[in-house]
Amino acid sequence: MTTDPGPELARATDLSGATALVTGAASGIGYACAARLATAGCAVHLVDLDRPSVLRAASELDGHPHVADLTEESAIGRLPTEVDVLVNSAGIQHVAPIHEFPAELFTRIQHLMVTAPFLLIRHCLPHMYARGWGRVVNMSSVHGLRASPNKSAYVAAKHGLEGLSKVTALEGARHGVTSNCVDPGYVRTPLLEGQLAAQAEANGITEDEVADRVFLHHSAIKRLIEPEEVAEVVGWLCGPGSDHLTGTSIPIDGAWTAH
Ligand SMILES: NC(=O)c1ccc[n+]([C@@H]2O[C@H](COP(=O)([O-])OP(=O)(O)OC[C@H]3O[C@@H](n4cnc5c(N)ncnc54)[C@H](O)[C@@H]3O)[C@@H](O)[C@H]2O)c1
Repeated sequence: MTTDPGPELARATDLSGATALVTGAASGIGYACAARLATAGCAVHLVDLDRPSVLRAASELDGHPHVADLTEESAIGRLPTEVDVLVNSAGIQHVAPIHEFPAELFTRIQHLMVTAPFLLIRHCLPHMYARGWGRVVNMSSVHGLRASPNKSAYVAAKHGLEGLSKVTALEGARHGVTSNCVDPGYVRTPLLEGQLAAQAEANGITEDEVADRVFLHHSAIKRLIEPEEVAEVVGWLCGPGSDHLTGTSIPIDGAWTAH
């Protein structure tokens, strides 16, 4: 069965007329994605827990700010439903061995990085299905493709997100909706800076040494990734010509996962 692409969106050379919703948009990769989609012509809704930062980001991008804790289902219910492009980027990280990992924090990480994307996808799909066009991009990680010690909650959540993204692709295909994961290695953002500081303290070495020995150890390109480099792939996944690219996971990792 073919799907009538219907809206001008499917034929557009850019994303003018489309509406995007980006979570975690106050900072890092989410902000870069919001900026990239705004440049492509989208009206952008920026969702984040951090009120001052999301207000500032929305003002910079001429977008619409939404202050929301995505671990609360009621907060998701208040977000707009008329969304053509959904980017799930909000995330947190905690590093500890399983036998010391706080159970409440494990649950919160699953909620933010698996349940919230599920609820948001469910929230936005009826509009995308009605239009016969939509794009879902889930910000996974190389840790959605492989494991690392001491990152149980993060690895479990990203693997869960990979599965959710694939099922969304299977169900969305006949409605003109694609769903993909993007899987970065280490990206220069506040989240990474927190990890750098924690690992430097835990191992008694400098942050530069952590970056060289730990974060860049697996990368054939010996520099951290910039958020804009990730956003460029997201923009391409949402742009014209990407109809058949669905159900995939795209590493942006300097050949880390090629090892
Ligand atoms: N930085 C990296 O190296 C890297 C690598 C691979 C994947 N990622 C993924 O990219 C995504 C973005 O990470 P980043 O590095 O840009 O981090 P970041 O800390 O710069 O941004 C994350 C944003 O999520 C928001 N957020 C956190 N909890 C929230 C909640 N409960 N409700 C709403 N918003 C909330 C934060 O306020 C923040 O603005 C995450 O899913 C992360 O796992 C990051």
